[in-house]
Amino acid sequence: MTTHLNVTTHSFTDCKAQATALAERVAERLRHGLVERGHAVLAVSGGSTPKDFFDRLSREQLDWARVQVTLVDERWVPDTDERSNARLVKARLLQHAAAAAPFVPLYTGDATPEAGLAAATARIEALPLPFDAVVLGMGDDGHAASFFPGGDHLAEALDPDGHARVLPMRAPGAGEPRITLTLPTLLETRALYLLVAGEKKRDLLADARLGLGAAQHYPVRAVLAQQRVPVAVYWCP
Ligand SMILES: O=C(O)[C@H](O)[C@@H](O)[C@H](O)[C@H](O)COP(=O)(O)O
Repeated sequence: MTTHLNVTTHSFTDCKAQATALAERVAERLRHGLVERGHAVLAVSGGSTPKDFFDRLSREQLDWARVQVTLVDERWVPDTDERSNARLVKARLLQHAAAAAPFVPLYTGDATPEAGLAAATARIEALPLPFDAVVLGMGDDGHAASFFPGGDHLAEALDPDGHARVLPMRAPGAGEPRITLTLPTLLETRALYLLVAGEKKRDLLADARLGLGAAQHYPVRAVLAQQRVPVAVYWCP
C-alpha cells in the first residue's frame, strides 16, 4: 500500500482479488451506513472494469432493500442499449442479494440530457446524501465519471464550489451525449474509490498525480488533487 498526499493505492497481483477486496470494503461502508443511519447510498461507474466487482458485491449479505444505488454518470441511451450503464448495473450488480436494492437511474427518457437534466437532478437531490461510497473508474484519456477532456461542461463540472449537482456532457471522446454527477456532488461521500486495471492506467495515474506531460490536462487530476475526501485507488494488472 502506498500513500501520496490524499491518495492511497492498493495494488493487487490479480484482478479477482482486487474485485473481492473492494467489494468487501464497500459492503463494510454500506453496513456501517445501515447501522448508523438506517439507510445507505452507493454511486457506481459503468465501463468494463467494474464487472467482477459488481458480481462480488451483489453477493454480499446486507439489507440491500435499504441501500439506494445510483450511477456517477450515464450515456444518454435507454437501458435496452448495450452502452447503457443502467443496463450493466442491473445485469451485474442488482442480482443475488443486491436484487433488493432500489435503483435510481440518471437517464430519463427525454430526447437529450439537457432536456432530462432537471428530472435527473431532482432524483439525486432526493437521495439522503452524503453517499456512503462512490466508485469511479478511469478511461485511457484520463476521464473519470463523464469528466472528458474537451467536454462542453467540463470546467463547470469540476468546479469544487459549483452548485450544479448534475450536468450534461458532450465531448469528442465520449461517444453519445452523457449526463454526470459533478465533482462536488461526487465528493459528498464518506468514501471514494477509484477502480482501475492495467499498466497503462497505472502509469497514466502516476503521470496525472505529478502533472507530467499530457497528463497535466487529464480531468482525473481534479479528483486526485482535491483535499475534501481521501481517494483509495484499487489497481490490478
Ligand atoms: O460510463 C462510463 O464509461 C464510466 O462511468 C466511465 O467514467 C468509466 O469509468 C471509464 O470510461 C472507464 O471505463 P473502462 O472501465 O471501460 O475502462
